[in-house]
Amino acid sequence: MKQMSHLDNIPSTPGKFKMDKSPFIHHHHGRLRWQWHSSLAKLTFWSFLFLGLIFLFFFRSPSSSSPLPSDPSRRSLRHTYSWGGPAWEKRVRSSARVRSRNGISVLVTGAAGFVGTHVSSALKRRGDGVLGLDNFNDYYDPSLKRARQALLERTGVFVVDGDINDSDLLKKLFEVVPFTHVMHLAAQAGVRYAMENPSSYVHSNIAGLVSLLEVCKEVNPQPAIVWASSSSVYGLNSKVPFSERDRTDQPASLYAATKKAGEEIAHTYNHIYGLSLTGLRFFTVYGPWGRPDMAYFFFTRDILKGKAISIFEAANHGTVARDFTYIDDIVKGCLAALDTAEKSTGSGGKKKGRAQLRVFNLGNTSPVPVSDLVSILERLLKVKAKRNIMKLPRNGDVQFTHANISLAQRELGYKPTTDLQTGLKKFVRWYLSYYSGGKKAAG
Ligand SMILES: O=C(O)[C@H]1O[C@H](OP(=O)(O)OP(=O)(O)OC[C@H]2O[C@@H](n3ccc(=O)[nH]c3=O)[C@H](O)[C@@H]2O)[C@H](O)[C@@H](O)[C@H]1O
Repeated sequence: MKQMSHLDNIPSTPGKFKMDKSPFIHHHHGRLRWQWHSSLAKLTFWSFLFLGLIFLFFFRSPSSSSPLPSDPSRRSLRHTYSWGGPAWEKRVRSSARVRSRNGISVLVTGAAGFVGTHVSSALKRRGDGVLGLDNFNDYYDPSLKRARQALLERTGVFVVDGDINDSDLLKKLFEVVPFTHVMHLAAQAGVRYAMENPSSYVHSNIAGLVSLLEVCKEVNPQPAIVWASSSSVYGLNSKVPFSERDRTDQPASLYAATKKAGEEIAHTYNHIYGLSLTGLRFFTVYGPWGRPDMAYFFFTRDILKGKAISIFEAANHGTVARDFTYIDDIVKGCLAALDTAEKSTGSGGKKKGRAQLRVFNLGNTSPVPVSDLVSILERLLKVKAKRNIMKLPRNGDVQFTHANISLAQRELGYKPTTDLQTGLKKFVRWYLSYYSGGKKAAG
């Protein structure tokens, strides 16, 4: 059993307890001997007693469940992960077992996240082997992540409690299962939150990505990797629709900058180690089981509560719009990216030949003004919104996004079919059912 813990809400891996290393104990006893004991026999006696107590402490601590502190106010300060052991390995193996002919085995990071949950269950349903990994951090309500986890458990997907920065854990997972693919969706999301907690973006989107790629390049066989980039990499570009060939060197938020950095890091690992890498630039994904930090989600909550919502507007009453993309369309794009991913070419940290490196826009190709989004929600919820029109704050938001998807269409057969009205209807149905106490029944 190994444990890792971290402080505050940055998903981290600083403290590890290892039973086999005990420099502190030796040092401590050296001091004891010097201060209090002259006889060797006494020292040996006390040493054994001390070591005995330490061993007793470790062996008695629970090995299967992560002991979350019972006081909820402490929950955000401390999160203990626990993994390892034969029973745990058996669950990992069974979850990742491929059940269809030509199926793939996929490690999905961020599996208890919005997109992660949908992709994991879609893969499982078609007979692929799927293992989830998630650190269940409290960037937004972890109980929603736990509910998604419960949903996945019911479809046979095990979500391991752990962090992508824990390379011992990643190595262990690859030891237990030789994954053919990694769907890397673990990230610190959210454009505006980057000003509040910049280091969490560096930690998850940069350090976490590198930690994952370091393990992927080393294992044999190397997996093919598909991962989530973002429409925000287009930054301040004004030429629309955004095409993959357009410049992406003027990000408007640290979030966008870390996703852009991820694309460059992907290039490096592809170039040096022959890893097959596909980045997907998601355009404002929405739908059932979505993220509560996103506007469509908290607008719904606030409209129902009768609370005023802020609707951003650009200079000179300019429209702010997004190319909102429905989750089912995104899932199809993710699966197609996995299915068309070529094998990595390296092994044991050495490149053997050129490997595939791709980037695709996954959008809806029809931007909708945020004020129209609100009107649709008003109709669906049958409640009038209290609209507070505000100037677009300078905290990372761009005025509009619009995807050119012809590359994904050609290479992945990607073709979004859900308009905002239809997709929001499904979201609202889920929202009402989930938050009306029928949390377990919500599908
Ligand atoms: O495509 C992406 O890669 C990103 O998509 C998403 O970012 P955004 O497109 O900014 O979504 P979201 O916050 O829902 O704001 C939607 C609209 O509401 C406007 N907005 C927002 C808040 C508010 O109070 N008022 C308002 O008008 C706001 O100006 C915007 O026009 C993901 O969150 C992000 O993680 C990333 O994946």
